[in-house]
Formats: sequence, structure tokens, C-alpha cells
Amino acid sequence: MDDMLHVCSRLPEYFKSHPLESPSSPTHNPYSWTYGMEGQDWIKVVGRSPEKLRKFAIGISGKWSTVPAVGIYPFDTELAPLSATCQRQNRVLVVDVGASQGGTMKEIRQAFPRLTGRIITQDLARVVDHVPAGYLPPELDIHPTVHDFWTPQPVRNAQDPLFDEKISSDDESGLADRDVVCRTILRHNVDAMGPDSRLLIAEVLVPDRVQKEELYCYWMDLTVLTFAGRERSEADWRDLFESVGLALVKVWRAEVGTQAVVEGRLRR
Ligand SMILES: C[S@@+](CC[C@H](N)C(=O)[O-])C[C@H]1O[C@@H](n2cnc3c(N)ncnc32)[C@H](O)[C@@H]1O
Repeated sequence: MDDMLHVCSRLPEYFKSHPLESPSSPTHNPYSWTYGMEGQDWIKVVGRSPEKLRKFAIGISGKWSTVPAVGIYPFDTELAPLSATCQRQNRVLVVDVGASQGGTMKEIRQAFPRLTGRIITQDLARVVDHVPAGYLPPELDIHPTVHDFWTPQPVRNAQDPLFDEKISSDDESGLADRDVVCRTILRHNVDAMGPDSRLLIAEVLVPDRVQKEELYCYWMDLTVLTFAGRERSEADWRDLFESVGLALVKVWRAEVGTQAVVEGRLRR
């Protein structure tokens, strides 16, 4: 948060020397500019000190996160009934892409005891190698693995590929455009989906019309704009899904606020 407020406070100065348009480059944007690291992706800027990276991992995970892991998507009624079949078929129940240390899946597993079956969490080695010992006890059946989401998804036919909170804003691809970036990550996972897999994205949704009751989504939009990301509306997600061969089948909205889980399935 302190990182982001600092960057936001420098936006007027940034736009004096840069084009007055939404930044779209993952490596040239207000965030990297503010910290004198233009040319570097935001995760490298966050990781400019191990302590920053450690705080970031804690800040986005589990109980400290501003994003609720439970209470939106009904894992107990939607997914738990499939647990036994997945286990019989030796099929992975959930693969969480860009999962950090696995805090979200841990919280979900603890909240829904009926949700049994193998869960794979994926992130880069610099994150996975630092999952604290004992953080994911074996009985949780959550397995942190190293996987770079710029490469094909190795877990085939998982019941639910899950993206929680803005992994589609991260980038080390060198691709210049955010939508291309998002499509590239999504396609790797779409290619690995089975006919009944569901792809879940946990995100804030920008309302169709600007409103003043729930400001969090606009704050997030401004925050991710600093590293060339953007928040999306339901219509934006529908377009993005369709462009990679998915149908948006349902938006699960939080009872209050703009947090949601967007569900996609393979288009028939
Ligand atoms: C905003 S965090 C996601 C938070 C996480 N889903 C959670 O619930 O705690 C984005 C994550 O994506 C990871 N990431 C960035 N680039 C990646 C890549 N190329 N492959 C896999 N993970 C990546 C980051 O290390 C970070 O943990």
C-alpha cells in the first residue's frame, strides 16, 4: 500500500514527461519510473529488496488480504460434490495459477472441509522456495510447485483452474500490450482444460455505469494502472474470454462490494 500511494502521488509528475494516456507497457509505466527502474517488470520492482517481496507475499495472502477468498464462490456446493470423482480419476481438483505461497487455497480448504482432493498451487521459484516450513501441512493436500505462467500449463484437465487476484496483471513476457499479455496467460490454461473444467477468476468488477457507492474497484483500477494494468467490467471479461475460446457462464458477486468470481468454461 505504501508503495502504491507513493507512486500515485507522483502521477502528475510522471505525465508531464510521458504521453497522457493509460500506460500499456509492463516494463515502462509509472511504477517502474517512480523507483528509477524503467525497463523492469513490476514484480522485479517489488522485489528490489527481499524484505519488500516478503511483505508483499504476506500482504496479499490469507487473512491479511483485502480480497476475500471465501464467501463468494460456493466451493462447498459447486466443487465439493466433485471431489470424490476427481480423486477416483486421479485428477487434480484445483490448480491455482500465480498462487503466491498458497494462502488463498489454505483458507478455502480450511473453510470447506468437504472439499477434498489434490490442489496444486503454482508460482515462480523465488516465491515457492520461500514457503515457510509447516505453512501447508500435508493433511491440506496442497502442493506448491514452480511454474512460469508464460509456459504451457503442465496440469492437464484440472477440475478448476483458478486465478485469484490480478495474476493477469503480472508480466515478464516482454509483450508490449496488456490484453495480449492476458490472452497469452489464459490460452496456456484454456489449452489444458478438460471438457468440464471451469476457469475461475477472482477479481473486482468495474460496474457498467460509474457509481459512487463502492469506490474500492476504482482505487484498484488506479493502483494497477500504475503498472499498466486495468480492472475489467463483466462485458470486458466476456470479450476477453471469448477471444481465447471460453464462454463466460456466470459471475458470482460478493453480497457487498465489487469483488466477484468470474466463471468460464470451454465454448462448445
Ligand atoms: C497479486 S499476486 C497473486 C496473489 C495470490 N493469488 C494469492 O492469493 O495470494 C501475483 C502472483 O503472481 C506471481 N507471478 C508473477 N509472474 C509470474 C509468472 N511468470 N509465473 C507464475 N507466477 C507469477 C507473483 O509471484 C505473485 O505471487
